[in-house]
Order: sequence, then C-alpha cells, then structure tokens
Amino acid sequence: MKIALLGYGRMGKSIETIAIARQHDIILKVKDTASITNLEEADVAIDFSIPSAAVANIKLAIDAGVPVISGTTGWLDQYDTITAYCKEHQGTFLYASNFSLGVNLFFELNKRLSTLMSGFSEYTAEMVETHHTQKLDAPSGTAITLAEDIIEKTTYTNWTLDAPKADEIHIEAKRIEGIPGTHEITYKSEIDTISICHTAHSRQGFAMGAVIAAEWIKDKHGIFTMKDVLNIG
Ligand SMILES: NC(=O)C1=CN([C@@H]2O[C@H](COP(=O)(O)OP(=O)(O)OC[C@H]3O[C@@H](n4cnc5c(N)ncnc54)[C@H](O)[C@@H]3O)[C@@H](O)[C@H]2O)C=CC1
Ligand SMILES: O=C(O)C1=N[C@H](C(=O)O)C[C@H](O)C1
Repeated sequence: MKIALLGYGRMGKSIETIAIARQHDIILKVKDTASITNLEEADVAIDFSIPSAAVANIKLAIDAGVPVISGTTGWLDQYDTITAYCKEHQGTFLYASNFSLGVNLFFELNKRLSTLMSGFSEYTAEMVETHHTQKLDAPSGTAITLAEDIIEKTTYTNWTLDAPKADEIHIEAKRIEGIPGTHEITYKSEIDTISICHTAHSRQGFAMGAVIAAEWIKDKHGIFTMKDVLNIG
C-alpha cells in the first residue's frame, strides 16, 4: 500500500517504521501544507500534524480521492464540517482521538463504569491526563472522548479545566517531559475512591493502530471510527 504521511513528526516517524515493517511504501512525508504534492498517487493518507493544519490536510486528501485517517487532536470543533465535506465529496474518512487498542478497550471500560456509577450521587468523577511537554493541546483528545462518554451515561453535562460546577467533570492536564500519554478517571466519595487508568509505555500502540486503520480503510467508502476497525463496543 502507498501511504502519504501528512505530518512527519514524532507520530509520522513511528508510523513510518511500522508501515515499512508491514511492507508498505511511504510515498510522501509532509511537514507543511505547501509541500503536499501528488497526493492522488497514495492509497491512503495518514494525518498526524498540528491542530491548525488538520482540517486543510483532510480536505486535500478528500479532494484527491484518497481515503484519509486523522489522529491529530485539537481541531474537533470542526468535525461536523469535515464529515459534511466528506459526504458531499463521496470521500472516505476516519478520525480517532486515540488509535491504540488498549485505549479503545479503556473507552469501553469507562462507559461501563460510568453507567454503573450513574446511580450513586455520593461519588464525584474527575480525570487527570498526563503528556509530554511538547503537546500543543489541552486537554488531550483522548480525555475529551472519555469525558464525553461519561457525560452521555451520567448527569454530568460538561467538562472543564477550571474549577468545576456540580454538573461538570474536572480534567487536570499535566505536562511532564517524556510521558507518551496517561489517562486516569477517578470517582471519589467521602468514604473511598475508585479509579481506572491507562498508561501508554511508548507511541507504538498509537502508530500500530493507525497503520491497522489505514490497511482496513483502503478500499472502503464513508465515515468511520476505530470501533469499526477493531469491532469492539
Ligand atoms: N490519535 C492518536 O492516537 C494520537 C494522536 N496524536 C496527535 O497527533 C498530532 C501529532 O503528534 P506528534 O507527531 O507527537 O506531533 P509533532 O509535533 O511531533 O509532529 C507534527 C508534525 O506536523 C508537521 N506539520 C506542521 N504543519 C503541517 C501541515 N500544514 N501539514 C502537515 N504537517 C504539518 C510538523 O512539521 C511536525 O513534523 C497531535 O495533534 C497529537 O495530539 C499523537 C499521538 C497519538
Ligand atoms: O499528543 C500526544 O502525544 C497524544 N495525543 C493524543 C491525545 O491528545 O489524546 C493521544 C495520545 O494520548 C498521545
């Protein structure tokens, strides 16, 4: 499979290593929008760029008729615009705030726990996400997905990085050198604490998931999520 990497930073390079080991060819390594050429020659485009570039990159791939997967976070306020654009142009698109198998299993665990906790108002939910200091966005895309899933299953209506109101889930975003990504959800009462945590040991899980998603989406049409790829949930 011929892969165009829209974004060739930490993730682009990790994806390249795994893709080559799985016999794929990297035909484009893009560090800025101006250097995107001959995109139509790719079988799949993989966007791990920066929040301000993701939307333009995804549209370029759709315009070129190339299925595109995006893991870039921090642009999700424009998700509906992109899915509408994709439908209008009969494109193929998949977004995941986190491509790793472990986090996608953790998403399901979080939903199950929030359903269970929804009947017990003595517990307050909160979240801590910890990432490396180069990360541009806060909270992480993964934390937002986790919070949105809790909101869907409970009486919480919003998440916040600030002091939370009673109906808000507090997210603390910590930045510590070298941390690939850790997410912990805690339910606290006066009596005890229940917590679940996912810790990435490296970027390998994210990169492997992105390559698996690219292999899966190659000949498909429409808008997908990692749940479609992994067949879980
Ligand atoms: N969904 C997931 O599983 C994961 C998502 N991420 C997200 O992926 C994104 C990239 O993460 P990293 O690789 O760690 O960042 P990075 O900063 O190492 O790499 C970003 C790259 O994008 C390039 N870039 C800048 N403007 C561009 C443009 N217009 N078009 C294409 N590329 C451009 C930069 O030159 C840089 O090489 C972030 O938003 C991060 O949150 C990171 C890990 C996993
Ligand atoms: O920027 C990162 O590094 C990561 N970003 C993603 C996010 O924002 O959730 C996924 C992972 O946690 C690493």
